[in-house]
Amino acid sequence: MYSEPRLRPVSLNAAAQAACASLPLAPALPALRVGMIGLGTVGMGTWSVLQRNQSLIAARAGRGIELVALAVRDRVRAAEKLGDAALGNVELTSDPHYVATHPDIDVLVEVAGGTGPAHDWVQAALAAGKHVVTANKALLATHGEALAASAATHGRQLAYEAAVAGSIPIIKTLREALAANRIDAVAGILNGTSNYILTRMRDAGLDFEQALAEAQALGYAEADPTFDVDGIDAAHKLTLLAANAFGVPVNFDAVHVEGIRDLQRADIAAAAELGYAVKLLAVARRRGNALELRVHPALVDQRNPLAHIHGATNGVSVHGDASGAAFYSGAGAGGEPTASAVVADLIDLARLPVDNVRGRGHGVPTLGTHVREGDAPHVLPMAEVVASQMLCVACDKGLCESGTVRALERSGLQVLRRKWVHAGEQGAAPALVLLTAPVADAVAGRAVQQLQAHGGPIVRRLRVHAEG
Ligand SMILES: NC(=O)c1ccc[n+]([C@@H]2O[C@H](COP(=O)([O-])OP(=O)(O)OC[C@H]3O[C@@H](n4cnc5c(N)ncnc54)[C@H](O)[C@@H]3O)[C@@H](O)[C@H]2O)c1
Ligand SMILES: N[C@@H](CCO)C(=O)O
Repeated sequence: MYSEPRLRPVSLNAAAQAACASLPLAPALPALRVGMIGLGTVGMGTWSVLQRNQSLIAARAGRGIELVALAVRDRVRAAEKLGDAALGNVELTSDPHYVATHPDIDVLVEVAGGTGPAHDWVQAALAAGKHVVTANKALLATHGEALAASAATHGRQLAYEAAVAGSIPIIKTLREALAANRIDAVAGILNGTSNYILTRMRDAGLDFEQALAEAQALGYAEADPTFDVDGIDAAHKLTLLAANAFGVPVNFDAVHVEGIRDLQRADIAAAAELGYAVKLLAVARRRGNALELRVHPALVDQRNPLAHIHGATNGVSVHGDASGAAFYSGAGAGGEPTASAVVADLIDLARLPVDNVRGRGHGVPTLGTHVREGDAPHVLPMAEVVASQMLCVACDKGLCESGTVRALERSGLQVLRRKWVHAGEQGAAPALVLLTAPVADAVAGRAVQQLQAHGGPIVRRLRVHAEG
């Protein structure tokens, strides 16, 4: 339950106080009091948005939103960064647990990251009766079920719009706007860093490491960027989308995960020759009673809007049985785009009735459903996922074409298109690029292995994304 109205002055600026005073419906509501852990890219973005838009946020929330306590690693540096005047009454500490359980806060904002201490802080905050807003998808993908249960037990909200697709309100869209639908498929570019890298490799000819360094400098990458480039971050996000779209438990281990580390500029160029963009795609899709749950590089047809998502932008397509197809895009990473979602969650919390009854069990469920269906779809093994394949075969023009195609066909692949493409570095030999009919992943993998065996040509394989 929110605490009773307080008489102590809040450190809202004059405009915010005026906005609150002129609210006809909620003139006497106390400010929503916030404790925050972390003042990095997202923490700083949240600070800036709360400061800059204070009065319009108060007007929309129906009351002020006041930062009361802030945990940082280095208090002196933080005080210098924020300035004494702006800090006002905000209590600066290096003790996150103190902030999580601070008696004067209603909400904990966790934007420090990680899955160890952050788990303890969030649990402690919920147990102490605080709502929690977090951008931490790694935490939720690993402990989401337990944390959601804890939030329900304590009658508190665990809000995480910022954890998936940056500024795009995709959690709210699936959980609320599309709640009437049976969702058939969700496919998205969910990692800004890897999409930025792919874009810079293609457009500026940067190599992988240069493009990654740029993404890090721009504040897009995770503290451990292997999470970005190895598909792990996108898989964390996909688990949250799948829970909300399909009512399945959050289960990171069930996702098939591949990243972009091994992609070559030649793959991107070969795909372009066939009319495709290469994207790191996260897909959750019904197949009968099963669910595909996978993250891997994929060829996306140029007619699909996902092919035109560049830089750190994210895009998500959703197909619902009633809504039909919808597409959402926006900034997927960075301080203020992510803060936009953090602060929107705070505004939602500020709008809750002040006498919100603890543990009532109604309202918006953390993971999209109050009741899990007994027949929730099981996850389809990657080996059984069916997709067309692009194969780039490094072999001698004129010598290998028909032999390669015959060998692949003996292994169960049907070649639909073939083209010799100059896709490698300047002066490199052309590669034979083949497009196959849809085939089970295990069959495609075996066919490539057999072709490469006994000194055969090197074959690079990429799956083609099929809509629907
Ligand atoms: N950067 C983005 O674009 C983005 C977008 C969406 C979600 N996220 C998520 O938001 C969270 C924060 O990301 P970020 O990019 O701001 O990271 P960051 O590394 O820039 O900032 C994290 C901050 O938390 C602080 N911190 C860590 N442990 C602390 C402790 N024990 N006490 C006090 N301070 C502590 C660090 O010193 C750092 O300043 C992560 O969970 C990340 O996955 C980031
Ligand atoms: N590292 C993440 C941040 C946003 O979640 C990304 O690049 O998408």
